[in-house]
Amino acid sequence: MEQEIGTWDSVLLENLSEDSFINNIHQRYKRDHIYTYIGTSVVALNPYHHISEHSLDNVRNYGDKGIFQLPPHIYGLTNLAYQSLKDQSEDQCVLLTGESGAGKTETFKMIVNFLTHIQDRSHCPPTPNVLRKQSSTSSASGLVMHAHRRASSSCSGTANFIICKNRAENPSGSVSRRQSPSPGPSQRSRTRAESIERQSRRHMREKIVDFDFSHHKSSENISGLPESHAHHMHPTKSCFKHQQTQVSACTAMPAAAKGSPKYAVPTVYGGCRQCGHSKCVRAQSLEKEERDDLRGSNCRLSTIATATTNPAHPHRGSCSNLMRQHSTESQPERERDRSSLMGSTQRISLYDAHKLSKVLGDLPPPPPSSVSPTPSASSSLHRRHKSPTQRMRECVTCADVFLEAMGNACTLKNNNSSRYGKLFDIEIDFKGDPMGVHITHYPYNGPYHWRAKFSHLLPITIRS
Ligand SMILES: Nc1ncnc2c1ncn2[C@@H]1O[C@H](COP(=O)(O)OP(=O)(O)OP(=O)(O)O)[C@@H](O)[C@H]1O
Repeated sequence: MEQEIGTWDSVLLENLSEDSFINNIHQRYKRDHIYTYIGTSVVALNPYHHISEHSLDNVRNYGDKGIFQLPPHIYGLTNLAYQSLKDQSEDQCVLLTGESGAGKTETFKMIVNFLTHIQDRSHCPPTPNVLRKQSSTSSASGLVMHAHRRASSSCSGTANFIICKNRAENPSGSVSRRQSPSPGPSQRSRTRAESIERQSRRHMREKIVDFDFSHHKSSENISGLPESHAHHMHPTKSCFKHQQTQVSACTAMPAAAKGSPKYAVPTVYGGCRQCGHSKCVRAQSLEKEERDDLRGSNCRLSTIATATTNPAHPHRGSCSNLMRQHSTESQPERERDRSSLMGSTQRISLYDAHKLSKVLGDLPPPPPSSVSPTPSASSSLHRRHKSPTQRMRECVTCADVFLEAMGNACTLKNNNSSRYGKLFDIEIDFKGDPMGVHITHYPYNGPYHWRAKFSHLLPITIRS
């Protein structure tokens, strides 16, 4: 338990002024207390070193208590959102904002970690309190939570945006609909849940496109770009990593990697203007469209070339069931989606994987072998026989880390700067366990760029 250093909640400061506010945060920061509340907002400072506050025990502690019962922490705020989601069945919104390197991504990971492990009681004995909690939640049969994250990779300031939505599905909804002729609140919520389900089914029909690792590492310094070049860049004429509308996997080696400057100066038809990919398929197709547009043709954004689609190959590596998906919707539908989702068609879904896990989980365990397995074999056996929920927790937790590995950039302020924003839809079942995550990418210069100018602190607010 933290000693009382400064004031936990800035609202309680005597003589509240900018000076006293900063002084209070500073006092706390010097003792490694990086979080301070302002009511139900959290100011988080980057400690620039490891703080051992992110353990599962901490998740449980904060999950069991009210927000103001324990020292300020991002878990306290997340628990407030989680509990509101469950108890009030109301959409929640969390905004993370701050300049590049402020710690939004780290904070976001902690939020995801909390949400995926809050119900993980596998290591502690079930207490009556826990049982009561679970039985009370089981009355709400379905809980869908969408966590929307917005991040930008600009050095001057960025913002992460999280919206938590909760949709409760009533299993007896069909019965009640037959009984009541007029649509009641339960029927409305059921209709909403059905529409969500339809939407997720539609996403599940999407083609699976393998990840492209040809751009795995990037080291370009965004702030080092001359202003003129930055403006000169076509906002959409980019390759895989720099492009919000995801296309086929580029298999060509980047031209920039062969000794040329990291940011290739754009040429007339020189492929991607950000990475210098001479054979970037997307860049080439955009070049063609640009030329067609110039000719006054009616050529619209054409069907994007699809990469290797291998639905029968859903598992790969440690994050095997993390799949990039490419929309196969009809053109008008895609255009509509594109405008509503700020041009993004990058989607990663774990729903199929979860279904598969369920099927595998339902299979009977293998017959016991007479030969005792070696330690390594037993550990791999243990891994293989994790419960589907446990595997899903791991997948959801590492989803963002996995994306970072291929999408982030090295900038002056942050050597692991998020290149674009992501929309996280985390679906949670009635017990509070994660069922899957749906991730969509956003360009940082989209309509929500104004959010970057919110603040230079890192407030995280909950709207209810
Ligand atoms: N709570 C924390 N505990 C420990 N280290 C942290 C914490 N927050 C941030 N850091 C450190 O600061 C670095 C930058 O943080 P992070 O990548 O989260 O910034 P960001 O706000 O997401 O930046 P950008 O907008 O450029 O993506 C991290 O790599 C990590 O080393």
